[in-house]
Amino acid sequence: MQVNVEKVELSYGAHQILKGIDFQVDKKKFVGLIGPNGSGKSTLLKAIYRVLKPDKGAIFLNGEEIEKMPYKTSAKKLAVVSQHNYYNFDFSVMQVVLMGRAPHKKNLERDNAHDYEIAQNALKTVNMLDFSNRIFSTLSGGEQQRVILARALTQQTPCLILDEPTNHLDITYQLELMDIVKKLNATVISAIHDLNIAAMYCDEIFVLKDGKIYEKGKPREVLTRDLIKNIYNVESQIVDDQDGNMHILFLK
Ligand SMILES: Nc1ncnc2c1ncn2[C@@H]1O[C@H](COP(=O)(O)OP(=O)(O)OP(=O)(O)O)[C@@H](O)[C@H]1O
Repeated sequence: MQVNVEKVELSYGAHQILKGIDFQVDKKKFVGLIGPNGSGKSTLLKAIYRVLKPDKGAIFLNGEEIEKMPYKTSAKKLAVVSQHNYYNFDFSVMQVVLMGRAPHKKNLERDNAHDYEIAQNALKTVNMLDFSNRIFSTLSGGEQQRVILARALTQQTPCLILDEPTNHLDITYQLELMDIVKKLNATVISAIHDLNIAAMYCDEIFVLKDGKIYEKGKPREVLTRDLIKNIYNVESQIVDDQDGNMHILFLK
């Protein structure tokens, strides 16, 4: 799934957040979206997953404009793992994960054995199968995050949008979640705060600043001392480990 964002502008009232965003994410590429707090990462992702409508510009999935697609069609192409997942009802973990099957079902069609099998496999993948009957709202933040990833996997889409997916996760599960997503071989666009995680997993990094894409490219090209100073006003040092992988050290 190729994703194209063209000249996207978006404001909240008089406050313009996105000031003309243009990029292309090629099929099966893992793109990390970085930028300071409040730079508009979530806003941009929400425009891609259709919670917000751009004031100007357009977003295309494989060349097809999302605004012209029924929601069910875009939900078969694109799944979302966002930061906040509240439910007003006491849904079980299995019920939450089965929601991922909704775009594949006709109105009022019941979940069948095939849907359950897909949901169980997804829960197994995120190590949450034992929690199937628990009430979602009683889970810890990290457990909920893994269930929401299972719901997205159950949706079986070629593209995943992740908004800081490793929030709430301890380091084991941060790496595990990123490994799971990487192995899907899907097109991924993920807002990421942790620059080392971004460097480890992303094919490309897009930097959002002042409502525009300030820089984009491979992690090593983008995540330089100068850029980190410009964007975050923090001194850093880039070091390579014995396997040649880059790591960013932050200096006081
Ligand atoms: N519904 C809203 N109404 C008004 N302003 C909003 C709304 N949602 C977000 N904003 C503002 O838009 C700006 C961009 O917010 P956004 O959540 O997209 O940033 P972000 O880069 O994802 O930030 P963070 O890294 O802190 O999660 C912020 O200044 C925020 O206060």
